[in-house]
Amino acid sequence: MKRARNERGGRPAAAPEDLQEGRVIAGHGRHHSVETAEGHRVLCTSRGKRNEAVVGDRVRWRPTQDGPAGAAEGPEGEVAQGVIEAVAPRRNLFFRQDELRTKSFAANLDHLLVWIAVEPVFSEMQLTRALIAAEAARIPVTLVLNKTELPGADAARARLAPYAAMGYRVIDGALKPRDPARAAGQAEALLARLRPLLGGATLVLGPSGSGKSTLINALLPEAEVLTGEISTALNSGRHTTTHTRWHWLNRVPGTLDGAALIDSPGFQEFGLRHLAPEDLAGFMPDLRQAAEAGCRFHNCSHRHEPGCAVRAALAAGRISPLRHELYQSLREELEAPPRY
Ligand SMILES: Nc1nc2c(ncn2[C@@H]2O[C@H](COP(=O)(O)OP(=O)(O)OP(=O)(O)O)[C@@H](O)[C@H]2O)c(=O)[nH]1
Ligand SMILES: [Zn+2]
Repeated sequence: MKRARNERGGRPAAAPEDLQEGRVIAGHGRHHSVETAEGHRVLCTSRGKRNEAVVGDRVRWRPTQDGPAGAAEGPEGEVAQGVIEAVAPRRNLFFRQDELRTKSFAANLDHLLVWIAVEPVFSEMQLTRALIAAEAARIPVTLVLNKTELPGADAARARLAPYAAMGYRVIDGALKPRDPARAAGQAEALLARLRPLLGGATLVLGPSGSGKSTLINALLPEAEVLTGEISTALNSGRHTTTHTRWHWLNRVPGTLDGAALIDSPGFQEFGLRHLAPEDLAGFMPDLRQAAEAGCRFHNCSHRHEPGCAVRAALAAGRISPLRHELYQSLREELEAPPRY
């Protein structure tokens, strides 16, 4: 009896030898696209909340069904289905958190490329939030200002000067200048400065309209772009950046490693609720450096206390007034009791 039930009643637990390795390259609600070292894609479900995978995760998965997922291929050209049984420990996890939800962007990142432009004018609050989240996750950052052929370029550069002064690498250029006669040279110059920085897994984050898709199209080997776009077109009709998506630039053959760009929406609404208010200044390099001189009180909030090294740096012009204002309003946000 017992034996008969085992044979008919569901699938036996996976034997370790059934498990295969993969990299999560996209998420679609409760499903994840997992790519194998051979480049095959599998549409996987997760086994329980504990195994919640995000883009960039290395996972162990078990095949459940061969052949196409449904009538056509899956959204990323998947040719089989499976279940994620385990998520490997992460080197880092880049995420945002507001009062209602936590949203993970991606895991196991080597680099964050913050991609902003002269137009649309970028919000320094959004920029500061993204930089703080990267510091908290210990992910190195490069700031890129695109569309510098436009008239507002000098003003935008001036707004970025404090970020360069506090140690961020800042690059500017124009990936697709309006004047086509000058386009090619300018795009190549910017790409040439970027390429040496893109050896690992790079998350590209920036406001809508800053040119992130233009960058990804300029860098991706054609075969990869076409594969993604054809299968997307077959299934939903158009390509939109509504989900985080891993694109290989240069994969080490037969492995899950190499250079990749990760495309992501969500520069807006960047909640930092996961951070403790007293840690905030430590994630802002200009404030952190100033505080190293030593405030009178060890738990100084750098707002009103006497003998504050941060406010001394502000008075001396070593911290920009806007950055100190951003710090104060973020600190208040983190100190406010949850409303829900
Ligand atoms: N003037 C100018 N326009 C550019 C430049 N680079 C890109 N663009 C244009 O900016 C517009 C927006 O570019 P996208 O690449 O779609 O921007 P995105 O950041 O992907 O936007 P979302 O998909 O909404 O997040 C397009 O019309 C591009 O052609 C540039 O260097 N100069
Ligand atoms: Zn202080």
